[in-house]
Amino acid sequence: MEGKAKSHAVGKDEALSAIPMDKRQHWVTPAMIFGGLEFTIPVLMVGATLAGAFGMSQIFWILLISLFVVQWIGNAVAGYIGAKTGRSSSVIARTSFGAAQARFIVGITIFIVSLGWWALQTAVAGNAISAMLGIDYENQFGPWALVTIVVGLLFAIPSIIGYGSMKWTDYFAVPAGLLLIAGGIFYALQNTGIDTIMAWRPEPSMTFLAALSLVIGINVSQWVIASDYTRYAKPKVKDNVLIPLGIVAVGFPLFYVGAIMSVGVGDADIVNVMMNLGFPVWGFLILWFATWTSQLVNNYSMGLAMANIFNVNSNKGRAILTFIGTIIAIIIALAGILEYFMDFLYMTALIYPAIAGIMMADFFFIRKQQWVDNQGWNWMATIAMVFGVLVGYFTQYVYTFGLPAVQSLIAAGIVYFVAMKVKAAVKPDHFTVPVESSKEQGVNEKTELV
Ligand SMILES: Nc1ncnc2[nH]cnc12
Repeated sequence: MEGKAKSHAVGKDEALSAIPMDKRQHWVTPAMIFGGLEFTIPVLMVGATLAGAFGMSQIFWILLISLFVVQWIGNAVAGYIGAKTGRSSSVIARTSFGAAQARFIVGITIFIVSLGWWALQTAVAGNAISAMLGIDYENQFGPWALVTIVVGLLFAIPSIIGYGSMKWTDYFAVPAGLLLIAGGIFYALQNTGIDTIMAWRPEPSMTFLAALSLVIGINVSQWVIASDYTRYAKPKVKDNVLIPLGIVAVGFPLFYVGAIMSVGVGDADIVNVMMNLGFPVWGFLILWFATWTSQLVNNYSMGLAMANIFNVNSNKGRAILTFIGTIIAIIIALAGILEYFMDFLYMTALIYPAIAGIMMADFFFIRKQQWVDNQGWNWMATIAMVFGVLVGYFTQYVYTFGLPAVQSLIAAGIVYFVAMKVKAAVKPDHFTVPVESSKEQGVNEKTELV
C-alpha cells in the first residue's frame, strides 16, 4: 500500500538530467506521494511493538521526537538536495561516491533492504492466510510453509513480468489498507475498550532511545531516497521543509493505530494481534491485499538492483534475476525473518545513514550545492561509509548509546569531509577538484558539470 515512485531510486534507464523548472510542482503533490511510502503494514507492526513496552502517552513522545524532530530534519535536508539538483538519489550519489561505486553501493543497499522488506511482508501475509485457513502458523510448519511459498510466488509474478503489469495494485491495496485500519480501530474500541487502552502501562522492556531507533529504522531509507520525490518540487527551503509533512501525517496516526490494536498483546505479530481482537476472516484477506503495492515495488526494486549490479540490460535477464531474488527471499521468510524484525530495522538504520551523511556533506560542504557527474570510484566515500557503519554498529550493539542512525550519519559526514580535504592536499583527483575551478578550466573528462 505504498506509492510507486520508489522505483525511481533504482531505475537503470534513469535520465541523468534534472527535472526542468517548469515541471516542478506545488509542494503538496510530492508531499502526498512521499506520504504514500509510510502507508505500510510494518508501520502498524512497529506501533504494536511499542505498545509492548510503553503506554499511550509515552508512545506520543516517542513518535513526536522520532518523526517530528529526527526524521523530519533528515528528510528535509535530503529532500532539499533533490529539489536543488532535480535528480534522483542514485544519480546524486554519483557526485560523492563516483558513478561506479554509486551503482554498486546503492545497488547492494537497495537489493538487501528490498529483499528484507519483501521477505518480512511475505512471512506476515503467509501468517495471515494461514490464520484464515485455520492453520496454526506457530506450530504447523509444513502447511504454513506451503501457504507462504504460494503467497510469495503470487506476490512476485507481476513484478517478474514487468513494471507495466503492476499499475493496478494501488486500486485495491489502498482501500484494503484503509479498511484494515478502520477495522483495527473499531475492534480495538469494541473489544479492548478506550479505558483499558488509556490505562495500559506495560513493563518497559525497551529503552526510550531504542524505541526512537525502531521508528527511525523504518523510515531511515528516506534520508537517501527523499530526493526521488522532491526532484519534482521547487528548490525552495520552505517547500522542502513542508514536504516531509506527508510522512509525518501518515506515520503518526498509523503507528498509533498499531499500538492501540495491540494493547494486551504487545508484539510485532500483527496477525496474532488481529486474532486477539477477533477480526473476522475477511480481515486476514485484506491484510494480504494491503501489502500488494509495497510488495511489488520491493520485489521489482530488488530485481532491478541486481540487474544494475551485474550490468544486465535485457528484460529477460532482469526477470530471471528477480525470480532468483524471490526464491532467496522466500527461503529467508521460511527461515523465520519475522523473529528478527527489530534487528532488520536496526540493520537498515546502520546502512542508510552513512550513505546519507556522505551525500549531504558532499553537497553542502564540498560541492557548494552543485551536482557533478563524477565517474569512477571515490575511495574517500568508501572509507567514510565504513566508518559511519562501524560507529552505528558500535553504538547500537557494543556500547549502546544515543541514536545510532544519527551518530552514523554525522560520523560518515565528518570523516568524508576531512578525508576529502586531506586527499585534495596530498593527492588531488577529479573528485577533489573544487567546483569553481572545474567550471573555469573546462570540465575534466572524468567529471561532467551540469
Ligand atoms: N520498502 C518497504 N516495504 C515495506 N514496508 C516498509 N516500510 C518502510 N519501507 C518499507
